[in-house]
Amino acid sequence: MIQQIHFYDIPRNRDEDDRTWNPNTSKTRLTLTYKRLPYKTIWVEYPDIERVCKEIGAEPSAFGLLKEGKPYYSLPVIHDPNTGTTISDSIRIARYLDKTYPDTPAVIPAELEAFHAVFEDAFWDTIFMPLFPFLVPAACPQLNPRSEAYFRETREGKFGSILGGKMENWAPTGPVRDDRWKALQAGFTKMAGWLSADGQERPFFMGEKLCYTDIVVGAWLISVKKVFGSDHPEWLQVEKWDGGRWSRLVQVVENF
Ligand SMILES: N[C@@H](CCC(=O)N[C@@H](CS)C(=O)NCC(=O)O)C(=O)O
Repeated sequence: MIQQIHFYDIPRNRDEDDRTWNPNTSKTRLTLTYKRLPYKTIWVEYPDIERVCKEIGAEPSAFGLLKEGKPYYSLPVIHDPNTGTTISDSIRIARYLDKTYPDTPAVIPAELEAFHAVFEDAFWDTIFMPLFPFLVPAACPQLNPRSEAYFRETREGKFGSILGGKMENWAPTGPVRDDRWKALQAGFTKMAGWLSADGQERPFFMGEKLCYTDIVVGAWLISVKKVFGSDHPEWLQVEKWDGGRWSRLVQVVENF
């Protein structure tokens, strides 16, 4: 029998059943759920991530937001007691789980390796950056106090100068927010175009079959839905964008 995999995640300040919110760790949570692998969550506050990673032998992230020359320790990380392995980076975790548990549905078939690498790059400019000024200021007050202070300091330190100083100014109600919101919608519509590049509608990047890329997009959408709230007017707009395709994807990943 497979023992529970240890999954390291960052909580928000809610009850146990409503603590998940983070888009990056959600990629791994969804991968584990999709594969029906048993896991238990270990909650780690932001200022403790580096220490915890070092304690469990997790490598610094191969890529990420705040790297810039020094090792960047980030979550998600898993420790698999079945093999004694500790892995960081959601995409490397997905590869590891495909390889270690071949009876579970593969999320990164070998022939899609290059595609996934290209997608990670394209996603950054198309969705991640336009979403950042909305998601970060909304998420920050939902964190526990130590994480909230760390999150504000690091995110404003890195992005404040390009986005408008304090995070409350990144997408203030009014024309700035409207313009940035339009840019985000345009990003999603561009991505919808990738999914019907030949004029044919397909639910997933591989067509009828889901892969890790759909999990990535689903994880970010779920994060927006949770952080904004499912009845928030802007989330309700996202649900309607591109013929409702993002709302359909959320339903799929929520029902894994
Ligand atoms: N490439 C990584 C990125 C992970 C990442 O950036 N995680 C953030 C969570 S939002 C983190 O742990 N940041 C640590 C920090 O801010 O110190 C992945 O997808 O696994």
